[in-house]
Amino acid sequence: MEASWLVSAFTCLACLALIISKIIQNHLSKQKLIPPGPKPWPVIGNLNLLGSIPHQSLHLLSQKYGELMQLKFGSYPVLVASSPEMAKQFLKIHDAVFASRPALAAGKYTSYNYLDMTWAPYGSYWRQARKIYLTEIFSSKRLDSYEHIRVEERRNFFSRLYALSKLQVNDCGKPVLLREQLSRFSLSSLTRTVLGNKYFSESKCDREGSIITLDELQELLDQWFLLNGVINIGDWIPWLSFLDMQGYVKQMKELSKRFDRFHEYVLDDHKAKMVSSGEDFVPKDMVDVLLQFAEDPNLEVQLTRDCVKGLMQDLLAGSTDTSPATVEWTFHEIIRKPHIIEKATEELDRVIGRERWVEENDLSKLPYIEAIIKETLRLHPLCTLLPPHLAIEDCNVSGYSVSKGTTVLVNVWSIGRNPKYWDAPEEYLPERFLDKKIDILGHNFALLPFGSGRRRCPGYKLGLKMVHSALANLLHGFNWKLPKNMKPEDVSMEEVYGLTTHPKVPLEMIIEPRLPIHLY
Ligand code: HEM
Repeated sequence: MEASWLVSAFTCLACLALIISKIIQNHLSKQKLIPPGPKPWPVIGNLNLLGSIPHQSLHLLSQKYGELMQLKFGSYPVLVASSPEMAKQFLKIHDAVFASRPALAAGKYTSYNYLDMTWAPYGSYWRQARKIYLTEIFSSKRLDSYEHIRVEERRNFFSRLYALSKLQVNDCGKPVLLREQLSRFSLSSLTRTVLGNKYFSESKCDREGSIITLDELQELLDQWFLLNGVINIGDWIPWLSFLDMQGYVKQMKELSKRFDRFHEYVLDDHKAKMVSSGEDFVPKDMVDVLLQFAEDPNLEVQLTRDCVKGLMQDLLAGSTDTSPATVEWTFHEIIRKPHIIEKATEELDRVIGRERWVEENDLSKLPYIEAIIKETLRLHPLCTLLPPHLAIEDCNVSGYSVSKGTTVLVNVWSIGRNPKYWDAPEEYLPERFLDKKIDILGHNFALLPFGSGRRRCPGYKLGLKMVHSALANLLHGFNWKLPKNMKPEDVSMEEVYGLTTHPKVPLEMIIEPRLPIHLY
């Protein structure tokens, strides 16, 4: 009797163990393992790889290891998403989990200890800043109220180009350096929009009323983008951070001091005007709007002086770098394909005519120009890798378990060249955007020039206005040619990687006015 009781108890236990092991097995088989990157994958190997052209190296690796790949940077797991499906998982389906940023040295030292929007962790400060940007700073009404600045600065830009074109007649002048001219135009328009005034002088000789020259301000911004895109060893191997082996932290601190001097000057000037206006103060520029919020005692998170400086720097950096680089990339492509320029100018002549410039409200009537811009943003997205996203909790992504603290890099450059989504992906063909309406604002995950979801670029409306109107007018107002000694195949398509990716070799061109002289 006792023996049979023992046998049945034993059988029951064995069955239970079998059932439990089946459940565990079942669970484990549902949890896929994230495909690892190449093995062995030494830390320094990673860092070297990313020191070259990261999005290109990661693109090659993902072709071998898959659309989601796990790497290890020092002590930290890093996931690389290289397909529209995977981008959608991180930026839409699990957006709230991955909407933070890792605490890198760049955010600490160049962005007022994460007080700008780009590096702020997901939380109440970032949410509040984002709301101010979207409802106040980038509202359509406010952007329209700055249109006169964009028009005036465009006219100045084209007059300067006209003068340069006259110098080129009889081969006396030098070819135009497009980058230099675009940067000057962009800095002039956007400092006036963001700061209300240019605050820079054209050269060291006429410094009156400014503490910085155009070239110095441009250099600060270029440095900011470069240092915000570097792979700093101390970020990934914290016990080595005190050595600052690459010297990046030292450069970040120096940059921050120089930038801060400029920000202090601009803020003091704004504060003084605010005080003297008293009750009658009406915000005129974006910094005024931020200062007005800083005075509001009911804000959930008070805006300190450092917050205002961080957000102001964001606006200046975000606006001045992106638009000119997009126009520059466009010229690198179309100057090698004259039939595209012909088609664009045919559209401009037909819709606008040769008696006036293109205005912002004409842009929706220029589908070919729009297609050219979309094609540039597909092949040359400014953020080739989106700024890193960070998991704030454990999450199951498409069957893979991703742990809290994982950094996610979305390879937008690779996604824009995915043959599953794009015919002849390596070819520059604006026509592909003519037959179909393809969204570029984050709803189509095969094309993400502005990112998507909570962290999507808040300045896209202003960015697109600047790019469209500059490109349309540059093609409308001038004929563009390469210098005599240069062939289309000599145009360099090499890249310089940073938080944004630019052409390495600036383009030099010969220009010729297309419109009647009185328009310049
Ligand atoms: C052609 C023009 C532009 C392009 C292609 C562009 C692209 C981007 C991209 C890809 C991101 C990252 C999204 C992510 O992390 O997932 C971003 C973020 C951002 N952009 Fe832009 N941008 C442009 C213009 C502008 C302008 C004009 C401004 C401001 C005046 C601006 C301000 C910002 C800011 C503040 C962020 C950080 C948002 C956050 O982290 O929450 N951008 N942009």
